[in-house]
Amino acid sequence: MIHIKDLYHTFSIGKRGKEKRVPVLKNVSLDIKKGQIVSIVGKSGSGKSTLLHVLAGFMRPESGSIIVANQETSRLSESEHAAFRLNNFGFIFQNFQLMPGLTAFENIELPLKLKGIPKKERHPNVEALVKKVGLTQVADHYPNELSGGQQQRVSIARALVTNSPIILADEPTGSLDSETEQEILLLIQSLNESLGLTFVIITHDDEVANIAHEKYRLHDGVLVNGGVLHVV
Ligand SMILES: Nc1ncnc2c1ncn2[C@@H]1O[C@H](COP(=O)(O)OP(=O)(O)OP(=O)(O)O)[C@@H](O)[C@H]1O
Repeated sequence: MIHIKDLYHTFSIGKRGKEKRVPVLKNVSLDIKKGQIVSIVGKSGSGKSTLLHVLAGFMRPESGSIIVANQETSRLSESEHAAFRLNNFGFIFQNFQLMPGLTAFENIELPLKLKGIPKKERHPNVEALVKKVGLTQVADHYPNELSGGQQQRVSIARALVTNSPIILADEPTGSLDSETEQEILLLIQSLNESLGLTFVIITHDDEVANIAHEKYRLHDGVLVNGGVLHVV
């Protein structure tokens, strides 16, 4: 489903005229099968967010290729990538990124509105998801009236509502206490099993990373899987 080959990326660091190019992704290669949960664990600064941003098309890599659902995405224009992203990726963030002026229901509904789906089609779809993620009792609450775990459930339902097959999760339990973390991880596993969704989770936490079918580690931009060095 996702084939990443020899991704290489550097950032420019330092004052203008005296910048240094520092490599952040060093020939990263990664294959992700449909329906897998894959985790990429690494310390702060190891390159996890950069890898996720390149995969999602928010940044263009310096070199290397990314094929998602048979489409070479690293060559798409910005507008082509935005359309591709909308149809293929859902996003879950550490800080939920909900719209404060919209209820839980309306936050989940928003991507469908943006896609121009009529209300009659939107509502049954959102209602089913509200039920699936366990928010029926609080669907008309605003984000500041919800617990952290409930807010993350809203954000997960919003990621699923457009039927994107791949969910990219950036520290999905980073703002939650350990009990709520377990609930959210169980929800991710059950959605993976029941809907066959592919999850890519980046985290600094091995406990979170351990729910994955395949666990990778990033060390200073070098990706390692199961002790085997993929890249040197
Ligand atoms: N826009 C940028 N310009 C220059 N350097 C950057 C930029 N973005 C990230 N970096 C550097 O690239 C390296 C990798 O950053 P990245 O955010 O991908 O790491 P991370 O593993 O996600 O870290 P964290 O867990 O703290 O979010 C870091 O050394 C960071 O300082």
